[in-house]
Amino acid sequence: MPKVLVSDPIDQVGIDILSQVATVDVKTTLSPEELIQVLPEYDAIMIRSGTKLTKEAVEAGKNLKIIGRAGVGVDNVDVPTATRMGIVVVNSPEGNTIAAAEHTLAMMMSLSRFIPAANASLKGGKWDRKSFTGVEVYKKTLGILGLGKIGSHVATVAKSLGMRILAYDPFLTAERAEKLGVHLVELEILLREADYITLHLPKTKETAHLINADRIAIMKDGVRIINCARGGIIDEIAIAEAIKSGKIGGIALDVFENEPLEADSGLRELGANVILTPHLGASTEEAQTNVAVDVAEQIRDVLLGLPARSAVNIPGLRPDVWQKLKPYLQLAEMLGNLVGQLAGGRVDTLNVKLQGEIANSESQPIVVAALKGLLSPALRERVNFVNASIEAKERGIHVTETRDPSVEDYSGSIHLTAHGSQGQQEVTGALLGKSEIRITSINEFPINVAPTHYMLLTLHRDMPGIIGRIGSLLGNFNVNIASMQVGRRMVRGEAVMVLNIDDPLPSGLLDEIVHIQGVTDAFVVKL
Ligand SMILES: NC(=O)c1ccc[n+]([C@@H]2O[C@H](COP(=O)([O-])OP(=O)(O)OC[C@H]3O[C@@H](n4cnc5c(N)ncnc54)[C@H](O)[C@@H]3O)[C@@H](O)[C@H]2O)c1
Ligand SMILES: O=C(O)[C@H](O)COP(=O)(O)O
Repeated sequence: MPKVLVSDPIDQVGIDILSQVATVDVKTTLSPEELIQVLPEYDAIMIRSGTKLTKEAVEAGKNLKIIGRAGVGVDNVDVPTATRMGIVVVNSPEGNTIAAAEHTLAMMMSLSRFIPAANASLKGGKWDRKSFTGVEVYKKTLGILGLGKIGSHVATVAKSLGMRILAYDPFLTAERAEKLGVHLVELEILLREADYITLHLPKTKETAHLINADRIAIMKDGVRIINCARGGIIDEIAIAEAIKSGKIGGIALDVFENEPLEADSGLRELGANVILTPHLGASTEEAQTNVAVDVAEQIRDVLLGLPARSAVNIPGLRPDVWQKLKPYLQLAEMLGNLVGQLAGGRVDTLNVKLQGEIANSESQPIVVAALKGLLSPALRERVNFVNASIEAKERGIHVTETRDPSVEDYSGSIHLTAHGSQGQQEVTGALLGKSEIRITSINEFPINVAPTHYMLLTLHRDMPGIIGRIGSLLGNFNVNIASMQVGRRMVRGEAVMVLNIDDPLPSGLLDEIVHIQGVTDAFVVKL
């Protein structure tokens, strides 16, 4: 049984799903050092934002196949290191959208009406009504930074509260904004005009300290700011200063540059117009069930050899698309392996041509499969669907794609051309029926070969006696021939022969085959 480590609190429903296929250890109090120590034992890890999977931690996970983030943000995971190591990283892109949006709206209303401070005051024995006169959100302008899933839901609800909505999101189309009834504007306009500003973007190099002293300076006096996205998008020192000076009317933070927030953080000292929650945006029963199911199912599937639907470092495929592409992925991988072995030395370029019915399919997974096959003789099990593209790039392999829907020899076929230090090799393959793989041409010689584990390929003159001589040689060395195919373009011209053999070729035999008169080249292929 594979082993899964659950290192943050996850809903039991997720543990139950994982337990169907794995031994599950729930250890939610590991120190970073303890985590690094235990990680080599595990095939998968399931986390929330609490566990930091740094470069060192990911590298310790030598047996990890998948990292499952039960939530959206994967900024606590060193994804590039995971990718290089061939570890799939998955998340739950939508499981906690509503929870985070509702927390944001609750923060906005709490800021407007001083609910946390009024509550604390009353519970402290007072009946103070004067200190907590609030403001209405009706007819106010809400500026949303990042109009993705959470930002869009916030916009929809805020509109129904009678707010005018401005949004800044350089990656969003005007059509989408229009559909949501939102005005898409430049950042500066939003900052100048908004009464409330809420953040719903990821923390990246570009968004780090997006809200800083300079940008606060151009905001309206008394603006209220909410951050339920990620700590560090706001400069906490600048915001505290602006609260103290009265420039900012209120701030509600669910996320912090350092989590847990330091016990002596200056933010804790600020007054009634500052609301802090300990990263509770996704903490609803519903969201925790959603993300636990979503991510546990993906971990289960990957451990069973199936694809993940929400991988962040590999193209995700819908199950129906994957079912259709699966035999083509196997075909592309076999062809990549074949063309790589024929090419012998270093490959500089690989062209992947999709023909017939798959010419209009999503090409990326097929290209990745071909690269995985191409690199597998060199990298063995170190290369997989996650890291094949990176490994190819690092080896300087330039990949091109072409499509030709007009090829009708088979319903769908894949043609690979590899260019390298020893010249060019071309192979084509197709499916017979729905899933039987065939090699249908080698260097433009038409053949129809079912690939097997061991194969011997020869390029030779099409003349009497050659095939017999090769057959006798193999017989002398006790190599059993399972089947044979010859492809030629013209009688007594050049020909290619593919022998499916039951045994590996003994050393020295290939040399003898190449020396037979009329044989121009010979290759042993092991798939
Ligand atoms: N507090 C919580 O518990 C909690 C819960 C869920 C999500 N989150 C966080 O909320 C954020 C938003 O999540 P989501 O699910 O809506 O993500 P999303 O990917 O659906 O939306 C993010 C949006 O930000 C936009 N964006 C990216 N870079 C930008 C930039 N430089 N300027 C402006 N816009 C930019 C993108 O185009 C996208 O539309 C993420 O950071 C996520 O980690 C927090
Ligand atoms: O990105 C997310 O999904 C949120 O920040 C939730 O984090 P959590 O799973 O630690 O609550």
